[in-house]
Parts: sequence; structure tokens; C-alpha cells
Amino acid sequence: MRFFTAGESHGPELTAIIDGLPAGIPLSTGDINHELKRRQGGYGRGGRMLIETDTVEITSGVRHGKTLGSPVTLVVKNDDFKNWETVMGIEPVDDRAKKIRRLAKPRPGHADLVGGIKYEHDDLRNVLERSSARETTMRVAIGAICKKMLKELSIDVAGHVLEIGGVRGEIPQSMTVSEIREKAENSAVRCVDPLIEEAMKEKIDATKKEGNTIGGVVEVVVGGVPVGLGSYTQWDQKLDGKIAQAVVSINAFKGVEFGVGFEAARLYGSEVMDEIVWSKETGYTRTSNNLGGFEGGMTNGMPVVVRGVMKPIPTLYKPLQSVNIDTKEPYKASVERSDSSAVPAACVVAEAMVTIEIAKAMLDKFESDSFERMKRDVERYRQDTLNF
Ligand SMILES: Cc1cc2nc3c(=O)[nH]c(=O)nc-3n(C[C@H](O)[C@H](O)[C@H](O)COP(=O)(O)O)c2cc1C
Ligand SMILES: C=C(O[C@@H]1CC(C(=O)O)=C[C@@H](OP(=O)(O)O)[C@H]1O)C(=O)O
Repeated sequence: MRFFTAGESHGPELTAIIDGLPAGIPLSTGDINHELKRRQGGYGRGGRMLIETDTVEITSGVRHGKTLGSPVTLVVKNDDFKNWETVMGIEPVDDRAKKIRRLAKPRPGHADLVGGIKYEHDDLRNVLERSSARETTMRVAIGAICKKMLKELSIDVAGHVLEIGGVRGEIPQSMTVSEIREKAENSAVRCVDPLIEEAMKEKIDATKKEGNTIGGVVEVVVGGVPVGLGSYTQWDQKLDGKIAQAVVSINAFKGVEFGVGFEAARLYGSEVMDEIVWSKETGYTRTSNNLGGFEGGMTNGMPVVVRGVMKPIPTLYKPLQSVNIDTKEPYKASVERSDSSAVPAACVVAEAMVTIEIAKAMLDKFESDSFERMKRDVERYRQDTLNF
């Protein structure tokens, strides 16, 4: 399975094409819209989310509620486009019109300056429009299809916010995927602990008041993953490596961890390795999950536990020092309408990216033309590995 996304943040619409989905996955627009709504919410979002009501149109690859095996095309309209039609028009315009909403004072930490240098853009808005996290709408839409597919294969995904600006709430390894989902879903910041949630909200409020922004850590947990997705036999087949790339590709994500992650540097081997036990009912399993479900780049049958760190949002209402690209004079960076913290929204994006990578690995390993045949294939494999 592969996919592309296209579209500018304030252009008419966003598009995605997904190729390589099996025929016969049950799918409705409601499945996708549910995930799109989750991504739009979350404490700390700015004014743009009050304008948009993201809803998908499926324009190919689905008929009578099931995928056809042909490419699936998704479209989400930007409701804000009506306010940007002059700025974002396709046809050539005169010099006066070119200056409207032109961006000449790049924001440190955003893609503005480097993108401008690289593509030789005179107006840094040409960079902003595509580097904006508006694009993650389509990743979440694609993730929704993958989530639907995985659910049918008894693979369950949940995400939650672990930390916002130093306010952190650990969760026990014993918490199940459905418990995490239920608790996170009831929280404005997607935190499973109501006490920590309040502290996180206070942190976001205080930061916003200062004209500042804040980052955090999100965690994605996937249960029911069969043993042996990915492979140790070639560097680029390691599934933890592919997931790492997918997570760090999310706008503003700077790092990724599996299981105990960076904490492993401070622990003894005896505290990190997950001991192996066996029973007739469960086959091989582990007494802990410190390695986050991966050994040798392969899933080991324990839940996949992935964390991603998001930096604070680059656009500050108290802007930082920058340079005007016309005059080269020092200036304060441009202030664009912005979120103050998008960690809860980014958590939904991280869920989508991890889901997509697991779905891809399933499609690589099992029958992938017919979904009904795929289900039988996965079931056979599960039985087979249980008897190893
Ligand atoms: C859900 C989400 C919302 C975001 N909202 C904003 C925003 O309102 N303003 C902003 O400057 N950056 C925002 N960002 C981050 C920028 O898109 C990101 O920092 C920028 O594209 C540069 O990429 P990099 O940080 O990965 O280097 C958001 C990121 C995500 C995931
Ligand atoms: C539009 C979304 O996020 C946007 C991501 C973003 C950025 O610079 O990344 C900047 C803001 O957009 P605007 O400039 O229109 O206010 C965010 O709202 C979205 O998540 O759908």
C-alpha cells in the first residue's frame, strides 16, 4: 500500500490517493469523519478549527460500502478557502495582488526560510501553505481506513497524551488498549488521568497568556498485533524503523521512543529485557513489555508501544527575532493565526501514522487482494504461530 497527499492549507481542498488496499474492506464516510473530528478537537487549538468542519468525500475506489481494490481517492474541502480566494488563486495576478498576505519575515522553527531558499520563493507563503499541519488531515483520513481494516483483523489502536510542557502522567503497563482509548476520549487533552489533565490545561492556559507555545509527548499503543511483522534480515525491513520515520514525519515531531525508550540508557539489562514464558493457551508471551513490542525490528506479539515528542509550535504571538528577506534588516517574525498547543490533535495524527505502518506491514505479509481471504490468512497464521 502506498499513498500521496496534496493540497495547500488555504487552498480549495486537500486530496489523498491510496493505492494497494484489498477489495472488500467495509468502509463508509462516517468511519473517516469520526477520526477527522477527533483530530480537529483538543485543548489549545487556535481560530482555524472554528472555521473548519472536516468531512470527507470518497470519489473513487469504494462501492456500496466496500473497497474495490482500485485506488481510493479522498477529498476534504477547506472551508477557510472562501476567505483566501484572492490570495490562493491559480491564475497569474499583478504585483499589487501578489503582496496581499505575502510572508517576508520567516518564523524561526517553521519551514518558511529554508523552504524559501530551497525553492527560490519570493513569497514565503508558498512554503507555509504546504508545510502547514493542515496536511495531517489527509493522513488521519488514510489512517481511519487502515484502522477500520485492522479492527476487522482484531488489531486495536489507541493514543493518549503523556506529557505537556513538563506536566507528565505515567500509565501502568497493565492498562489495556480499550481502557486507554476510553479514558483519553473523555479528556480535552487526551490524558488518561483526570488530575494530570487539569494540570495540563492550566499549563496550556498559562503559556498562551504569555504569548508562548508548548510541546509534549504522545503515546500510541497497538494491541493484537501478530508476531513477526517486519524483518531483521534487511535494515529497511525493520518495522520499528519504519514506524520511527512515520512518527518523526509528523509536523513538529522531533523524536521517537519504543517501550521504555531513552530510559533504557539508565537501566540494567535485567530491568529492560522482557522475560519469555509459554502456555498452551497463549503460546509464547512476556512477563513485561519494556521493549514496546519489538525485537529485531519484528513485532514480538506484545502490544506495540510508541512515543513521539512534539516541539512547541513555532508561531509565537510574542514573536522571536528574524530577518526581513527583502531588506535583510532584523525584524520580529511574522505572526500568523496559530494554535498554542496542538499536542492532543497531534496525538490523533500519531495514531494514524502508526496505524498506517502496521497496516502496510500486514498487507506486505499476508494475502492482500481480497480482504476476506486476508482475514482467513491472518487467522491461519495466528494458529500456526501459536503452535510453534
Ligand atoms: C496538529 C498540528 C497543528 C499544528 N499547528 C501549528 C500552528 O498553528 N502554528 C504553527 O506555527 N505550527 C503548527 N504546527 C507545527 C508546524 O506545522 C511545524 O512546526 C512546521 O511544519 C515545521 O516543521 P517541523 O517542526 O517538523 O520542522 C502544528 C503541528 C501539528 C502536528
Ligand atoms: C489548519 C490546521 O492546522 C494549522 C496548522 C498550522 C501550521 O502552521 O502547521 C497553522 C494553523 O493554520 P492557520 O494558519 O490557517 O491558522 C493551524 O490551524 C489543521 O490542523 O487542520
